[in-house]
Amino acid sequence: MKFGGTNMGDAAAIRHSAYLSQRSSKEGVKVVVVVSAMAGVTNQLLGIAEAAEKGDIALANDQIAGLRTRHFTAAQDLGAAPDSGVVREIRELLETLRQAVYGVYLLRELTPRSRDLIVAFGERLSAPLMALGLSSLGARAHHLTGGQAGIVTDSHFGSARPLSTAAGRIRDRLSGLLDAGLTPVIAGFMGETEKGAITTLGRGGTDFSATIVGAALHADEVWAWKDVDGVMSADPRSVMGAQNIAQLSYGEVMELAYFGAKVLHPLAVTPLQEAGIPLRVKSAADPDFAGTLVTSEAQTDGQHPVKAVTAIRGVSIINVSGAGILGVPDVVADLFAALARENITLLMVSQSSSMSNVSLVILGSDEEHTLAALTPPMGGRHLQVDVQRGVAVLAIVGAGMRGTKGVSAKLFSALANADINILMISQGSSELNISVAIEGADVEHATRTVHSAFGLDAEPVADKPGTDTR
Ligand SMILES: Nc1ncnc2c1ncn2[C@@H]1O[C@H](COP(=O)(O)OP(=O)(O)O)[C@@H](O)[C@H]1O
Ligand SMILES: N[C@@H](CC(=O)OP(=O)(O)O)C(=O)O
Repeated sequence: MKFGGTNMGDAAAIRHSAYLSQRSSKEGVKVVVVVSAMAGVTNQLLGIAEAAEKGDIALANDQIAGLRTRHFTAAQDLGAAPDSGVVREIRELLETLRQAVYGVYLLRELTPRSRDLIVAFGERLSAPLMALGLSSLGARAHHLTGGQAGIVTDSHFGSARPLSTAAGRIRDRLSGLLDAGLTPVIAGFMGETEKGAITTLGRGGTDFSATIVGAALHADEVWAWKDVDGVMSADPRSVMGAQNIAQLSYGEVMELAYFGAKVLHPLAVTPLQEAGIPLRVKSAADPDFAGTLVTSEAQTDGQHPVKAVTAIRGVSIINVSGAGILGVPDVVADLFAALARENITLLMVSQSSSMSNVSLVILGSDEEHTLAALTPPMGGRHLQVDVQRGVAVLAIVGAGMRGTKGVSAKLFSALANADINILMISQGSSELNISVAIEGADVEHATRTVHSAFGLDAEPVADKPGTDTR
């Protein structure tokens, strides 16, 4: 079971999360708990690291003091005495954090490796709190860092991936605890290299930690508890009529997450695919509601080829042009190789048929890197590179689009009728997704328009349909 930042937000939320875990334990289920940092803490830690890099150690220390108060208060509210082991551990963790931050301040250098060390403190601090919450409900819990739980990763700091040896190590580290009747509580989001350096799995990475552990243990199911009903037809913060999707395939969820549905980490389902382990996304506020079941099967009903609409904001279009690339395939090959070396995510790519122009859609945060990667000559030629900022990518997702005619026509006419200009279009041959780049200012309006054009708005009903089908 994975509990995210909202479900770890304060002592009351942690107590409720512990209750949800215990509810299953009491039914005889062996539960492994994976937790995120308390809501907002990861962003705060990033701010602390950046303040230290800029030389503002006073601001960094003030923020660390704020973290101390928040975690001590939660520990106390969960029943820890001031001289208890958990309080001592939190104090020691915060002291190590302070030293790491001071190191960044002295060097005025924040490497990806030191950033990972610093941001992972959020999860290292919340795991003992969850263990406390479980103990207060009578469970025997034991908390571990990602590395202690066996999550060994490569050294791509900031977006690390588990090594093939991780599964065996996770089983070694956790089986004994489970056999002894303990509930392991693992700090999510983080792993460790073979040499013991702390890594992180990318933002939202606790979902991924949970599925890595679930797959390693051959779990019956992995449950991700959320502050929403499940995976919905759109972000309910943007679209009032968004409704829960009862069932999705791994592929559909990956497309949704890749194209901005923040509800799950884009790689979260990948560890589950091979063994076909189901993932349930469930509401902590309404635990008897079935939520979303994610399996290998894609259900299609003929009526709704599109199941969800999603969007990524803050992206840029990079236009690479000039006579230099006309009819020279080497140039394009060099261009993609340069981007791959920099680990840049390409959200959309399009090449004009004359081969004189390549357009790339990238995250705004990758812009600096991308421009630097494209500066040296490609295939011996200098390229002209222009940037269009403030763009958004809107995607429609659903396995039912495959072989269904008229889906793109409906998308384009809905956008045209709403007076929204399309900057770029892409549809993969898997036909699970069609994406368009539009002006960022249009994204809210476009999402609502497209959601309603595909008949995804929920009927306004008082009670939610469906009950737990476990
Ligand atoms: N299609 C979607 N379905 C459900 N939630 C979505 C979707 N798109 C975006 N979200 C957002 O994702 C949030 C839940 O994800 P997140 O905050 O990462 O959860 P947690 O921290 O609990 O793991 C919701 O509050 C919601 O606003
Ligand atoms: N705390 C990390 C990892 C995570 O998964 O968080 P959450 O479950 O709150 O999205 C982050 O903010 O990215």
